[in-house]
Parts: sequence; structure tokens; C-alpha cells
Amino acid sequence: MAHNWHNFEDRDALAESLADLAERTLSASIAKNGVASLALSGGSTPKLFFEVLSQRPLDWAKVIVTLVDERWVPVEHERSNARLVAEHFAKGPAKAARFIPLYTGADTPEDGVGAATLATEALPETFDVVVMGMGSDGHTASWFPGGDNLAAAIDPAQELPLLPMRAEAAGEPRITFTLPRLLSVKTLILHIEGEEKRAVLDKARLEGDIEEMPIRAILRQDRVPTEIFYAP
Ligand SMILES: O=C1O[C@H](COP(=O)(O)O)[C@@H](O)[C@H](O)[C@H]1O
Repeated sequence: MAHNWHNFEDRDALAESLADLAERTLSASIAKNGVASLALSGGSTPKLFFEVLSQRPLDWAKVIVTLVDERWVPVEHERSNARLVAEHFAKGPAKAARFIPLYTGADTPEDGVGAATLATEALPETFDVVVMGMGSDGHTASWFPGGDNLAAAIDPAQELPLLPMRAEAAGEPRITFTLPRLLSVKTLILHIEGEEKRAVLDKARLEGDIEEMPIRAILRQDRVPTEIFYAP
């Protein structure tokens, strides 16, 4: 499936354009279905995009927001992706959106994945917008090289929407949406910033095992085009 490249001179321009695309897609879905859904990545890259999108004049009360993955830590923790959403996205107009967290408060993601799965059943079967990020090791969502559930998470036939994930490089146990669940989407975005990550992405586009660079599961799938947003 084609990748559509959107290259920007700087990160401000990228954030505005990415927010334009998300706003357009969400607003079309609200007009057609009365509801829209958005799955966001965590980490450090999306902060500016969150700030810009959160100010857009959408009917946010009709938007359901979740994360593509979460670190298994409480929302107060500095590494919580939900905390990033709370601080940089759930403010201004976007505060009216309904947020479905993946962290449930259970001791482990293995204990909590059932409740998280139930909670995410409130999402429409097809996401309107999914925004993926990528780490400098080629992971995306919590699909880490060497992850204990990596093969299951990126299995195109996987029927479970969410899986726990543990990996040395992950820092803490994780929970993550699986490949088929995230590919059930109208607009799939990959958000990359910085020349170091651009080099990682270029390497991922070459031949090689998907499990070595799990972002390849996105780049090589043929269900939905990937809109690649890049700024140095
Ligand atoms: O751990 C994570 O890392 C990736 C990449 O994050 P970044 O800090 O390099 O932007 C992120 O996409 C994922 O959601 C997050 O949990």
C-alpha cells in the first residue's frame, strides 16, 4: 500500500497540517455518523500536535479519544501517556472529548487487559484517525523488538484488540493495541520528527525482519495507506 509523504520545513508547520487533517476527518465523521474516534500515540513527539489540535473548533463532545498504547503506570506518573494527553490535549475545546484510558489500575497489564478491552468496546469498530509514532529502535505503539508478545501483537490474524507487552527497552510493562485493530481505520498517520528518526525510518523501509523493526508492520501492510508526516 502506498505511503503518502507530507514533508515540512519545521515542526510548527507539521503540527498545523496534521491538525488540519485530523480535524477534517473527525468533523466529516461527526457530520455523517454523529460520532468520531481518534487514537493517539504517547512519548515526546506529539506534544505540539496535541496543543494545536486541542484548540480546533470541533464538536469535541462527539469525539472518543484513546491511546494506541500505554505504559503501565498511574496517570500521575511522569511516563504516563494518559498524563501527556491530559496536560497537552485535554484542554481548551478538546476537553469535552471522551477519553478512554488503557491503564486500569490493576497491578499488571496482564491483570488489567480484560477491563481495558471492555472499556475500549465503546469505540466504533473503525477508528477515524490513528496517529502512530516511532521510537529510535523502530518500535511503534508498544511493539518493541524482543517484546514478549510482539509476534502476537503484529499478527495480521490477531483477533484480540489489546495485549500486554514486556520488553527490555520498554522501561515498564505496557499495554498496546494490536496491528489489525489499529488498521481498522480511515486515516492512518505516522508522525516522525528529527533526522535521527528519519534515518531509522529509511532503514525500516529496506528489506529485513519485521520483528527487528516493528514499524515495518505498518509500512508493509496493505489495508490502508499511511500518511507519513515528517519534519527535521
Ligand atoms: O514509548 C513510546 O514511544 C513511542 C515513540 O515515542 P517518542 O518519545 O520517541 O516520540 C510512542 O509512539 C509510543 O506511543 C510510546 O508509548
